[in-house]
Amino acid sequence: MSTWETIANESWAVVDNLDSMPPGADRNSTDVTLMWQNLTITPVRSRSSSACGQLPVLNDISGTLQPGTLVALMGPSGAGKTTLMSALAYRMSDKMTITGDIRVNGWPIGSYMYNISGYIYQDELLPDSITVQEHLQLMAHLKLGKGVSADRKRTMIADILSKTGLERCANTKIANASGIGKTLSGGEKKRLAFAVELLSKPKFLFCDEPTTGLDSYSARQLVEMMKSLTRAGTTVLCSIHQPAEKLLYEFDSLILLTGGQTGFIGSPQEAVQFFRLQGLECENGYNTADFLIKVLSSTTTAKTTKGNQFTTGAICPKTICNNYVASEAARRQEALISAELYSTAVKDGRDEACRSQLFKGRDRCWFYTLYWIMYRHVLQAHRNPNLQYFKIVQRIAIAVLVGLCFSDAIELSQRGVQAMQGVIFLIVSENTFLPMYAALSMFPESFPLFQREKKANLYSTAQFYISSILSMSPFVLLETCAFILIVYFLANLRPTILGLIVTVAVSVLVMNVSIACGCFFSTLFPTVASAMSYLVPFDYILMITSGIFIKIWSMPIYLRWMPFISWMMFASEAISIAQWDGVKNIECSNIIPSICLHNGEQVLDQYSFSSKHLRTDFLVLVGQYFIYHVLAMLCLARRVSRN
Ligand SMILES: Nc1ncnc2c1ncn2[C@@H]1O[C@H](COP(=O)(O)OP(=O)(O)OP(=O)(O)O)[C@@H](O)[C@H]1O
Repeated sequence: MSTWETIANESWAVVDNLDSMPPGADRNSTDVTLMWQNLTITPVRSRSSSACGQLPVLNDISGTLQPGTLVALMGPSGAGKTTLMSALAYRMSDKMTITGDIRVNGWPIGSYMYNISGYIYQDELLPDSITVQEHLQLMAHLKLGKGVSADRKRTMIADILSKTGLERCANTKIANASGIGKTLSGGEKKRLAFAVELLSKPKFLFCDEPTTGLDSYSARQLVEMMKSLTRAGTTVLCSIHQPAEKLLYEFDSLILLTGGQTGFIGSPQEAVQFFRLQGLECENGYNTADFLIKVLSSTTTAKTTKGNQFTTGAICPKTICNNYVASEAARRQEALISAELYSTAVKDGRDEACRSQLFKGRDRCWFYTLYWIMYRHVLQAHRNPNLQYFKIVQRIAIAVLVGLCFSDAIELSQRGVQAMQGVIFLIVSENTFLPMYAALSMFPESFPLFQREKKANLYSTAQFYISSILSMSPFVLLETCAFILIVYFLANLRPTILGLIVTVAVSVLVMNVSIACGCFFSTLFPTVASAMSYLVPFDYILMITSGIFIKIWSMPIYLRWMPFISWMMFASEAISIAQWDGVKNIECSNIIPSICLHNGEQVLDQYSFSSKHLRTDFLVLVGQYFIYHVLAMLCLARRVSRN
């Protein structure tokens, strides 16, 4: 007999002999069990931490979650509940190191957990400006993909809305960016987060303090919803602080933690019995959950009876953990773990079914997902029109001001040359600085929600990034066209179709490159303030290399790379070509002939521009647009993977 078989036979014998198996232990091939063994989690040592290293948050703990059970994770504040939950859900931050083993049906956990589990966070993040119904619709599309028909999704949503009691607020906005108007209450938001998880019927649902902040009735409703979910086969692990007496007994099992160690794992009744055996009795009228937290938090006086004699003694949380290790409840957990490991080692019949179930990815089309994230961005922008309209009104006002100031100055004379180059500089800089600074806040604002949804494997960084950019493109186009057309006609720029088309196209390109560069800075630096402090010196590179102030060839050779990271020179050159190429006769009256610019070619030459460069200018602008966006996307991916 192999070692594995010996261990397994012994384990199953222990399991068979136990009077009360945890609910759900008699599983079938589609059930999934989660186990953790000798799990130790330690914060990664930071530069500021002491040389002797960090103490573990969780220290050598083991246990199991049985299929279809509702499990409460309890313990004093700081006991390690959130840490354990995020480790089991494979949502641990990389600021922690994990040693030990976590397995689902014997398979080491991995990114497949995103597909088979849901996670409800303590501080739920939900998108603003869209309604409950719209959010559920969007989540249904992202989670279920194209494979499930629209009708089926609608029926599911209607059913979930009624189950979670959210029917009344189906058309209420989750939150308002402006903070004005009716929105969801805290309890409704928690129910909505739960409703979202119901869409995909996960194998595991991890809920971090979902009842915190709810009244006792709402808390009971939520726990009942979780309970009904377990009947459909989902295992629910829920950290909870102070459940009411009756609510505690709704849970099939309790995991009690204290100081990073296991205080007990078993049913609520077994927990009460376990503490009673140690002389720790919950007084009449005292809430059992409060009693459990009290004894796990501090040293308590225990009363034990020997014959007819009462003795009292102090018992501390550490002693409780030691007593648990020696208890039958701990032996049962060990037996369940060994049985799990054995099943994996011998690869029994459920292996293949389980494997295909766990590793089956979500059936989603890349463009379908992109479309739906973009839909949300557009909806949010449409529902927050003030900001967009304000920007357009602001741009129109600037355009009118610039156009009127230059309306009499643009002519084919020496004065007109200066005015024309001035207006070109204003067109380029107006499409550069405002959009670039506006883009700085774009990703920091949406990052927390993006990070959550990315962790839930709803979409990729590329899909999020591209959808964010595409969704604002119509506004960008509208804004730029309104600006440039007003300036063009008020300032009497060159009245040719080609001149107009090139000027508009370059302006749109400049605006897009500036936004791309702003996005790059906003994803490269952790805060808007730090991004801004690096962007200000960069502005000088942009302006110096615009071609208006200095000829590039007159700069020191080691600085001649600067125009290639800037776009102002290429844009100024392209618009100058559009305005001056082919102009034959510029008036020179009262000007010394040797310094007079007689035609368009001489004007271009004056600024070191050449009409032959038009194609190159466009290519460089398009190249810069892609390079800045790719860099921004890489920085965003790096940032999300590090958090
Ligand atoms: N990234 C981290 N670096 C260092 N220590 C951490 C980190 N995250 C959590 N901790 C520490 O680990 C301990 C457990 O934290 P955790 O959030 O898991 O506790 P908890 O039981 O969920 O507490 P609460 O009930 O208050 O939410 C705390 O002392 C906390 O300060």
